Amino acid sequence: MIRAGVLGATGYAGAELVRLLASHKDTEIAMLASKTYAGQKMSEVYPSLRGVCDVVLEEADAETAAQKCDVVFTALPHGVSNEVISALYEKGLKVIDLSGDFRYNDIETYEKWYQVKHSCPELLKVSVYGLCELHREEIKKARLVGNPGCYTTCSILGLAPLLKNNAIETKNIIIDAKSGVSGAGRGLGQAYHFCECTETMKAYKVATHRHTSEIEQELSLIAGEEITLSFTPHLVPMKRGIFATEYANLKKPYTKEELLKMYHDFYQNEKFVRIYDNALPENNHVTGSNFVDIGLTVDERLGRVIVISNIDNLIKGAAGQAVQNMNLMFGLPEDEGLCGAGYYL
Ligand SMILES: NC(=O)C1=CN([C@@H]2O[C@H](COP(=O)(O)OP(=O)(O)OC[C@H]3O[C@@H](n4cnc5c(N)ncnc54)[C@H](OP(=O)(O)O)[C@@H]3O)[C@@H](O)[C@H]2O)C=CC1
Ligand SMILES: CC(=O)N[C@@H](CCC(=O)OP(=O)(O)O)C(=O)O
Repeated sequence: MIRAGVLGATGYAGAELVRLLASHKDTEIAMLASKTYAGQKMSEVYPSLRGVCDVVLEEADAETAAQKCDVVFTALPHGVSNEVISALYEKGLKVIDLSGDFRYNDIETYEKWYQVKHSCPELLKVSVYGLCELHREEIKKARLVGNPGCYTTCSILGLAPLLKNNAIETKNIIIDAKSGVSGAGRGLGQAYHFCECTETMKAYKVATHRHTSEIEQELSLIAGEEITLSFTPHLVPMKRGIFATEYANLKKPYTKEELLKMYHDFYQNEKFVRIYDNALPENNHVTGSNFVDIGLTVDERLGRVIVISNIDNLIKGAAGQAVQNMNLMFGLPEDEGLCGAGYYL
């Protein structure tokens, strides 16, 4: 059995990890860490876990983690993660970080977009970007994985086949994306009060959101040229889900069928990517699952392709992808513990 620990277990992403790990047949939950709730059972903080995970939360340091665990998931805010991870890494543990701290190849890009100083930039050289469909072979050999963001997973997978096939112009890509409120985490904030976010929608961090740089990094690697793009995130009144609409100008007049074939070819054998040939996806189809659903339309008048991609931000956008990464790092079947459909209602 793989002994797994979670730092930040009481956050939304951490709690989803606990839920998934509790039913994973090759892991045992060896340590759950929390500052605020230390001494309480996980199931007291999240009563849905009663009888499923009654592990007592503890204030754990790297030494404790090293004694109890083979792998540690860090579901902490960015900036906090990079302070604890070097100690975990030095102890020889496998580490999967859910924050943005280990997703970048270039320290300057991270520090510019996150506006924080990285405390262990040398580890960026060994960390691997954990988007399994794109970096599978590197992840299998990695000891430190930077698990991708939710908007980024959805947007990158939505556009990757078009760039790989050189089918779209690279100077004017637009990504319009919506997130459920759980994307902002469990901490309190005025913008996330019920009255502030129900029955309304708002764009935020327009032209400045940090995920822009993460999407650009990965799409540039696929395209083989530097890509800059527009990314506009919105908060919408759902509990969970990312709905991304990607717009790009076609280099020549492709049909929808030709473009769909690129997607089927690019994602052949990918268990968690579902391509829609005759419809468009919607959030209800992926909620609670590790799937990425993708559909597209060609606007012949404008010579433009419009792609719709959907994920559950807490599963494929966070905890599910982290478990997928763990499976790869430990040589387990990639879909272990992640096979189920989500819940439609
Ligand atoms: N929510 C989402 O959809 C996604 C989140 N992520 C990333 O995953 C990480 C966790 O996110 P999420 O679960 O949403 O966040 P939450 O705010 O819900 O949880 C974060 C947890 O970290 C612990 N913590 C430890 N130190 C601090 C600190 N200084 N400030 C605040 N919390 C602290 C807290 O637990 P305690 O007080 O019990 O110690 C808290 O419960 C973040 O880096 C986020 O960016 C990535 C993809 C999607
Ligand atoms: C709705 C909402 O606020 N969402 C978060 C994104 C959460 C996430 O995936 O981002 P990181 O892991 O990169 O922090 C945001 O826009 O900051």
